Formats: sequence, C-alpha cells, structure tokens
Amino acid sequence: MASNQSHTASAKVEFSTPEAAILEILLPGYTFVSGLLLSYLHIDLAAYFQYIVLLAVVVVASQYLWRYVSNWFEKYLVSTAELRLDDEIFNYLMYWWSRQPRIKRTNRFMAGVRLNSYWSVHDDSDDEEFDDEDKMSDDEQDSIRTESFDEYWKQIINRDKYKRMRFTPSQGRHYFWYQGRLLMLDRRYEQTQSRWLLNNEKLYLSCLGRDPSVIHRLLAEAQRTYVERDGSRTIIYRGQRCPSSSTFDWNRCMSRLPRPLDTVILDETQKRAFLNDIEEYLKRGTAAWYAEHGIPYRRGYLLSGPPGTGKSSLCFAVAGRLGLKIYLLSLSSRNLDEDNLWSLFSALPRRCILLVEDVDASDITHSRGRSMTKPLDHTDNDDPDDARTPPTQTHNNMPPTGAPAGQNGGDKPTDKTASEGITLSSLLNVLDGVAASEGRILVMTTNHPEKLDEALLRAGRIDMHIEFRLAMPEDIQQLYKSIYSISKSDRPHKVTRRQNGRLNSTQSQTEARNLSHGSDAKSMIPESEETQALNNQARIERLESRIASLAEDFASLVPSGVFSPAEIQGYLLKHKDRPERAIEQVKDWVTEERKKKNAKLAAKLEAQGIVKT
Ligand SMILES: Nc1ncnc2c1ncn2[C@@H]1O[C@H](COP(=O)(O)OP(=O)(O)OP(=O)(O)O)[C@@H](O)[C@H]1O
Repeated sequence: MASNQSHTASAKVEFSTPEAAILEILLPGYTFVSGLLLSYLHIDLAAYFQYIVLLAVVVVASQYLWRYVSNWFEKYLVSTAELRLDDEIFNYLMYWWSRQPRIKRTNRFMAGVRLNSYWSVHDDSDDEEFDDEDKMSDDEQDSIRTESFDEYWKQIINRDKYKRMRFTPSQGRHYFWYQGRLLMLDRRYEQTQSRWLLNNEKLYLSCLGRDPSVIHRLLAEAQRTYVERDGSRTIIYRGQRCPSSSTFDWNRCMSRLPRPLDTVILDETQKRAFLNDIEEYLKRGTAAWYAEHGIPYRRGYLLSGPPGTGKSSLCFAVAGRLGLKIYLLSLSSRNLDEDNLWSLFSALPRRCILLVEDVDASDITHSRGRSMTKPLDHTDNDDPDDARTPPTQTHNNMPPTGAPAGQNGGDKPTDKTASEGITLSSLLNVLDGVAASEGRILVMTTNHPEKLDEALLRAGRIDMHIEFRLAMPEDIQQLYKSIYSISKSDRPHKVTRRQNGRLNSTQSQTEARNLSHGSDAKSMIPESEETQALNNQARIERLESRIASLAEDFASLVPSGVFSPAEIQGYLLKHKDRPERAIEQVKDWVTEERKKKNAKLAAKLEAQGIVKT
C-alpha cells in the first residue's frame, strides 16, 4: 500500500506539468532525459519547451511526410514486380542474375550451390553438370576410357566435390542498369509468424516511371536464358505438397535428355498410332474442332503391361519428341485431397503430358466389388508357350482384355474413399468434370488394367489403350541390336575406339585388324578423307550385319514371352562391351532367372493358399 502511494507520488512529480506530459508523448523518454539533465547538469529543459516542441513536431512531421512522399512516389512514379520464391520465375531471375558479369563486381552477394533457399524448387544444377559430362568430345571420351578406372574415378569424384557455385544478390537493395534504364532489385525475407521463414523470401524488381515494359523485357530475357539452358531436355514436374502449407503445387523436379522414340521397342504400328493420335490432337485447328462439336478438348491414354516393358519409356520418348513437359502425379500421395487435386489440375499448362504412373496402386481406382488379388497375373507368367498375345491397341474405350464390368455397369462410380481423402468420383470429376482442365494429355500406366474401375476407362477418359508385352523374339533381337549397334550420331564419319573394341570382339583377329587399321599393306598408303569415310561406312555396315546375326543367335537362346525388356536389358548391360560373351552366358542366365521366377511364383501361390509345399 505504502509503495503504491510512493509510486503514485513519483509519477505525479514526473508529469508535474502538462508540457512535460505533452513532450513525453511526442518524444518518448523525455521525462527520463530531462530528469538526468536537471540532476547532473542543472539544465532545465522546461525552459526550452517551445523549441523542443517545435523540434519534435518537425521530426514527426518530416517522418510522416517522408513516408507519405515515398509511398506516393512508389505508387505513382515507380513500377514494381513482386516475385515469389515458390514460383519458377524466381529461379529465372536468379539464374539470369548469376550469369551477369556485374555480379562479379558487386561487393554484396549471396553465395551458394543453389539458386534458391526453397528446398522443393529443384534448380537442376546437378543435371547441368551431367550435361557437361555428356558433352565430352569423342576424343575426350576415348582418352577417358583408356585411363584406368581409378584415375577416371578420382577425377569425377574430385569434380563432384566442387559443386558449381552460384552468386546471387544478397538481401537488400541492388541498383543496376538494364537497357539504359536504372532498375532496383530488392531481396527480402518477410517476417511472418510462419516457422518456414525462409519460404517468405521475395524479390521486388522496380524501375522508375509508370511504364513497366523494361521489367517485362528483363523477365522475358531471364526466362529465355533459363529455358534455353534446358535446350531439348524433357522437363519433369511433380505434384508435391508445399512445405509452408497444406496445399499442393507442381514443382520442377528434374530435366532429362530426350529419349529417341526408336529406342523404345514396341510394335511399330502401335507406336505410330500412339504418336499420330497425339499429333492429331495437338495439331492446329483440333481445339477449335472440339469446341465446335461441343466435345471437351482432352485426350487420355492407358499404357498397361507387366513391369519393365517400356510404358514410362514410351511416355518419356513421346514427350521428348514433341517437346512436351511431363507432370507426374501419384494418386497415393499422402494428404492429397479433392481440393488439392483440383488445384493441381487447374494449374496444369495447356499443353503437357499428365503422367499418372501405376494408377492401380491407389485403392480408389480399383474396380468395385472385385477381388483385388488374382491367383495369377501376367507378370508371373513363366511359361514360354503361354506367351502373351501379340500387342493389341484399342481405340475409344475398348476395355482392356479381361477388364471387368463395373457393378452398376454404368458410369456412376461408388465413392471409395482413400484414407487421404480422394474418392474415385473426385478423380473422375477432375479428369473430365465440367470444370476440368482442357488441352492436357493424360497418360496412365498400370501393371493391372483388370483391377481398374470401368468408369475410369470409359471413352473420353481413356481414348486409347496400349498393351505392352513381355519380350518376344523380335523384341529381343532389337534389344540386342540397340545395345551393340553404332549410335546414329556416330555413323557418318567415324568408328570410335570403343566401337572398334566391340568390332574386335566380334571379328576374327585378322579381320578386325584390317577393319580398324587397314591391312598392313594398305596402311602404308595415306587414305584421303573420302576414302576414309567410305571405308568407315563399309566397316559400319559389316559391323551392323555381324551384330544382326549375333542378335538372331541371342534371341534364339532366350525364351519368348518370359522376360521383360528391362530384364533382358539388365542382362545385356552386364556385357555391354562383349556381345559374344552375352551369347555364351545367356543360357546360364536364363536357367538362373527361371529358377528365381519359379521360386517366386511358388511362394506366391503358397501365400494365397493355392498350393501347399
Ligand atoms: N519396350 C522397351 N523398349 C526399350 N527399353 C525398354 C522397354 N521396356 C523396358 N525397357 C527398359 O527397361 C527399363 C524400365 O522401363 P520402363 O520404366 O519404361 O518400364 P515400365 O513398363 O514403365 O515399368 P513399370 O511398370 O515398373 O513402371 C528402362 O531402362 C527401359 O530402357
């Protein structure tokens, strides 16, 4: 009580005059400072009250005025673009900036091995380095191959240790000239309550004047620089949950060199039909035609077949051929609910491939009222005589062989809810409901088409179904040739040392020596360039015909319709420089693999209670 009274008394002393109270409001801390001055220097600030008030008013007014004027200036005389970290444009600008010579002169910069601090925005730095490796000249590749593995590996490991460093603007304002105009880049980490503080990074790009065209030009150049870096690579995006929220977005996850379509082994008619259908869909005028006829502009494909038969490869090859980006979606993603599915679909660009791999992996796509497991499925087919029927391709919703009819026989799916919250109805709505996105190409892959709900496969959702098969003799031959043949890019002028090496292993010693170096007598006479080219051509032809005959031998030793192309490719890769060794050892490999398959099959049958050991 007593202390309360004394506190009140002291407060009364401090604000003894109304002037002091006013000054305390204008200049917080005034009472304390004036008390100190009075006690120690005997200066009574109250005597200068008018001046102090005037000073305080001037300071406050000028602060206010400065804020007002700068706001007004920024609003009416400055154009500003705001760039968010979770948008790809952020990377465009950072990439462009990191390539500007001015960054080398600036004394405030951020150094890092990535262009951004956002974990899920992949900036492909590593891919670029792989590219550099790919771009080695033939001679470099040859010289690297003659090195011992240890030597080569030391080089690679050393290089990998030193990741490419990127220099980007540090936090704060950076002024620079672009096309004769002064621009300002402001990099800010905005403070919020979010614990994902780093994700609140933003860039503000400003120029003087109300005309923002210079900013547009700069951003367009940044985008061009970034996109040109991709060249002909196939860009892959993944539907992922944003780390800072519960929403989903497409994040660029990798870029890959395009896969030539002819490296995918599939019945030529099927391959052509698939490509032609997509080209027909994408060609000028098709969208208008669809609109005129009131048909939603969408196309869907189902690629089905045992694992490792080339479904994803075909999709990547077609994307590479047509320069389309691939958007990968996993229906089994945790936390993916209907709203997120909608937002992902609505964020798809107009022309792209939406790839839903292993669509049967998600329960929601399964056929209703049907047993999920069958005693045997085609992946377990181990009997050479029971090879899968030749590939078939069906148009306009011919359901896959053996596909069950839905229980209600119609297009109304029952709502089977996945634990994460998507239902079959919501999936179907996003695929082709009233608000579904237009222009995209949907490719679904599955190992078990028979498990898929009929509603998912009906015309308009799936317009073409391509079945992939286990490798038949002609496929096996092609696989063999694709591993050992001379690549097209090498054909015109040169047989590289590596190919000569292969040649040596496929020819008798004398013939090989003659082919790769010319006969002893001939080698004394220098060859003209033309003769060299002709000789090389002749060598290539001989090599090709040798490989073709070896391919036949190889195919005759591998049972038809038992192994997937991936399995055969895996085996051939073990002997990638020894085509004859691959043939010598294939019988053992087949026996071994069959044993493994039989054991797997027996275990599966036992687990299902079909046979007892
Ligand atoms: N038909 C094929 N032609 C050429 N290569 C193939 C073929 N099938 C498989 N491969 C090779 O096997 C590997 C796996 O192929 P891919 O991923 O395309 O198979 P998939 O059918 O999509 O398999 P999954 O069903 O398991 O996803 C790749 O390296 C690919 O090069």
